[in-house]
Amino acid sequence: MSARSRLAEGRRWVIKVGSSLVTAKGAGLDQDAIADWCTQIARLREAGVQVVLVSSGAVAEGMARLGMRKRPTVLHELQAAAAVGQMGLVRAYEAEFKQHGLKAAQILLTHEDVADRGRYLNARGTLTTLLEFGVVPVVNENDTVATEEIRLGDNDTLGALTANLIQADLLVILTDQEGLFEADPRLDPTARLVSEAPLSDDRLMAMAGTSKGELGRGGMRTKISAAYTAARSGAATVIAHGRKPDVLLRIRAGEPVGTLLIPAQGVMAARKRWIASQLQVRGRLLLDEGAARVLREQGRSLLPVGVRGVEGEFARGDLVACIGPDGREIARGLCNYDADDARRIAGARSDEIVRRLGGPGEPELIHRDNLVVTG
Ligand SMILES: Nc1ncnc2c1ncn2[C@@H]1O[C@H](COP(=O)(O)OP(=O)(O)O)[C@@H](O)[C@H]1O
Ligand SMILES: N[C@@H](CCC(=O)OP(=O)(O)O)C(=O)O
Repeated sequence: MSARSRLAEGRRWVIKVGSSLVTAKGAGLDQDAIADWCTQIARLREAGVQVVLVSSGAVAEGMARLGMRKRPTVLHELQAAAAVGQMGLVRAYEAEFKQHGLKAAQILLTHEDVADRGRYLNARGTLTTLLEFGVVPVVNENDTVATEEIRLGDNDTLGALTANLIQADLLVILTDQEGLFEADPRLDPTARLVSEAPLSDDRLMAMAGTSKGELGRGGMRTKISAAYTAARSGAATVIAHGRKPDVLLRIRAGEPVGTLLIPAQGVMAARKRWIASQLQVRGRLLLDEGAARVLREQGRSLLPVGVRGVEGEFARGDLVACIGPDGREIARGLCNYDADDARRIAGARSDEIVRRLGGPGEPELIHRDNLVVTG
């Protein structure tokens, strides 16, 4: 099966739309374009694809609303523009998704939300719950609180980190070019489009020039870096023109649209490495025979009922090892509870968790998406 036709199998996509597309040449939001992407996303959802949309455009829309002619250079002015513009952005998406009976949700993330382990799990939990509710999360950086030093800065990076967060199959970066050209097309109009390339091809970064649109932050380089970041958790990346008719549906159909960048290693290998490389093992969960078997043989989530003991001190979101009755490691994963709460609910059936915790809790100690079978 070709890498393109495999795109039809994806179940989770992150779609990133750049500032250059969302705004109609500095004159506010391009409603028609937004309507068109929302229609395509609705079709993807009908086809069973869960979509997280990462949309830029808050600053550009805020500039239009505040009558600013140039992008502000003073941080607080930039943040003020983002605060005003974000309102318009989410309003536009909400209205368009509503036409298709879809609900949207606003998620504003900061650097800490993707770097700090506890917050990482929180952001992940919220996003995946929204997807399960059938909602389309619309993500942007929380520009109003992010200071210059801690800003992610461009939404290509944010899109890739979001793909890591939800372990997406595909990151689609929509921009104002057909894809990656062998040289910057603004400088060399004869440059040819790269249709497909493995990320192991070390010429990619050199092809991307330093130029970018008036409104864009990243240019092509951050898009290539984003593809490398997305590949860490096994996602492929497609960079394509956001105004090409039915661009998302054509990507889904496996048509040769834009540039497909393929992770160098297999998806599962990447995912396993992703979890295993996250952190050091902080504790051990001692499993009974039944839990050991379902983890090993069926790759299911670890429920409290199958845990006989908890060793070590760890925080929610830390990496813990799952140990079978024979003392051998079976799996590793990111624990939904800290060590104290894990001890409290060890051995509990699902209907006992709330009573033992004295409040609501998650049904799994480790969700299967956060679990890697190691033995
Ligand atoms: N090799 C390349 N192929 C395509 N575009 C390139 C290349 N090198 C640099 N670019 C520039 O990257 C720009 C897209 O990035 P950017 O302006 O940040 O858009 P966005 O707002 O969509 O993120 C293109 O308009 C183009 O000028
Ligand atoms: N968070 C910013 C977007 C950052 C940005 O400009 O990204 P991009 O245009 O995608 O390179 C905003 O909404 O204006």
